[in-house]
Amino acid sequence: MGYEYALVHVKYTVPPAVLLTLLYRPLFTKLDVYKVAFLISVAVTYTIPWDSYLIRKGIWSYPSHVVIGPKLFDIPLEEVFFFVIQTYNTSLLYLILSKPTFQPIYLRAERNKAHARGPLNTIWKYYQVLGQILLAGVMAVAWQMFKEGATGTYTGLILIWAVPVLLFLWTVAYQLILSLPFSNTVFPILLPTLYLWVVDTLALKRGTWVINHGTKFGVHLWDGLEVEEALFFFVTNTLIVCGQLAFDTALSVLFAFPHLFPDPPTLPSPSLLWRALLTPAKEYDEARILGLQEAVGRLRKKSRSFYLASSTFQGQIRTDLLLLYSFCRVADDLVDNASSIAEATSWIYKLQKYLDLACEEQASPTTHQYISESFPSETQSALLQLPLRKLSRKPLDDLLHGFEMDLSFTKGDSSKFPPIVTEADLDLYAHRVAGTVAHMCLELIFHDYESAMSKEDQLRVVQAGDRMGVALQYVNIARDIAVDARMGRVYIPVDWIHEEGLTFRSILNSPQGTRIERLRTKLLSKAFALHRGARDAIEELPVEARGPLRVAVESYMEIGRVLKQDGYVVKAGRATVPKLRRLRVAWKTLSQG
Ligand SMILES: CC(C)=CCC/C(C)=C/CC/C(C)=C/CC/C(C)=C/[C@@H]1[C@@H](COP(=O)(O)OP(=O)(O)O)[C@]1(C)CC/C=C(\C)CC/C=C(\C)CCC=C(C)C
Repeated sequence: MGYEYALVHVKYTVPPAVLLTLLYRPLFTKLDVYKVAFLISVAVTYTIPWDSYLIRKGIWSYPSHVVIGPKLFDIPLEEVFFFVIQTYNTSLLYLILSKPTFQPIYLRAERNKAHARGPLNTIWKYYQVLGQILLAGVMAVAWQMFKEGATGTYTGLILIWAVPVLLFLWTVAYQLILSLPFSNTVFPILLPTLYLWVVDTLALKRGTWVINHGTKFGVHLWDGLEVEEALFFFVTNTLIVCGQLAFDTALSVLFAFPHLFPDPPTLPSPSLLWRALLTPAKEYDEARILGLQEAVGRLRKKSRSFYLASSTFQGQIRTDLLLLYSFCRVADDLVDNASSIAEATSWIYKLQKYLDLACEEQASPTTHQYISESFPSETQSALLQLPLRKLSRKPLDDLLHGFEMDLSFTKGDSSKFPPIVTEADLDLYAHRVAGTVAHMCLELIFHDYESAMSKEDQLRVVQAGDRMGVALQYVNIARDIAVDARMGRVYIPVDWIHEEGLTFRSILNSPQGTRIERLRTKLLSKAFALHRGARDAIEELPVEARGPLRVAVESYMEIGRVLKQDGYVVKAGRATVPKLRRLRVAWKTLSQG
């Protein structure tokens, strides 16, 4: 009996597990636990018979003075623990590195060109087959090595064990394997592989485990690292990462394609995951993928705060919030960027008509036709994919009324008839353009997560959300005083302006100076008061939504905190929160739960 093998864990595998857990802890969701636990169970169950066979055949062995003693099918418990901890560590690294990625946009519908409407990729089908042939070839060679029973035996056994699973994972997850950035695929394979190569070198040199002669090539990748060991760790990490990718393929299909899976549960059963995984790529919805790609592009380009927050949401709600953002952004931009008041008014009218049609029947040909005839092509997916069946009509109508209020700045002489005179006018405006957005975010959350909250409690939380939206809009106005002035808009109530001895026109002409700073401070004080009064309601929401929603709110409020400091950094006329500071805020707010 000895503790050598156990010490390998204490020194080399447990510390990274602790570190990765601490790093990922604020983001660790039930779905992640499910994924990791599922993969660990599969890894352990699949590896035990193989490892037990290798030990019994004497391919490798553990001197009795290095292991504590207890065994499972001849495998020392330290070794069984190795399967668990390696799968855990590599999975966690994968989860961390893939957090910013929204996987569904990397899927492709594979259809004949004649039937294609959106992004499709026919070439991938050939890659899939090519990969399958290659892996089948490796399998044949491995079988030969094993049958010969000579120096290639161990390599043959590793490959015979791993390649069938790899073949399956490749067959079901080739789209993500091929298209995701290397940070999500290659890095989480190579980093732990390199690390384990070093650990293995140390362990083999100390004789913690021993590979017997005669069944190995006797070739070293570097001094102390047998090629078979190097191959083993590379292959096992590849299996773990591909397992995660297969899981994510299933989740992407489940949460991105409502025509296939209308209302999937937040924790899908293995049989549902299986069905999603085996859905042929020709059944994927190309228009949906395009809508999601454009939504992600829009969010990345237009809002750093919500982009960061979006990556902390998971599953169905992440998809739905992205699509809601896309719609709000497109609608706001259509009105804001119109070249004349008539054009802006016509966009509002068209958006209203789109809502009338779509609320009657979202995916009807009439709605499709109206969208394609009335809106620019780059905006159409945002309208087509809005998850309207999960939203009520009132906040959408109110949002459009909010845009109408924006237009009154350009109608006639706004310095004579400014649209926002009193604080109540500002509150109404902020409720319309931002309170409504909060309302819709919460409607999506209540739809996508099961919640035991009564209707009255939901209403109370929605009202708090509305106030939080107003708070964010106050920050937005405080940030954009100069930008808005350039567009002929002043959202600060005229009553406040007069109290400072200024006029609507003077702000348009010169939106800076100490008095402007005082008005900015007043806006921010009101924003933070509203924020303080509403933030506790977040803690009443389903647990999975709390942390991410805190990130969304706090990373936007951070703009307000930056504005309160002297000498903030201004980019394109707007105060910005430096990236590291944003990450720190996200980390802190997630950890609060
Ligand atoms: C994580 C994620 C993807 C969230 C999406 C949130 C979402 C749907 C945002 C839509 C934003 C948008 C384009 C709305 C159009 C009207 C508008 C311009 C509103 C202003 C936001 C955008 O600011 P930005 O700086 O990008 O805009 P401009 O460049 O100035 O045009 C607003 C400031 C409003 C944003 C309000 C919210 C997102 C609501 C936040 C509150 C909650 C989510 C509820 C919190 C819940 C409780 C219980 C307190």
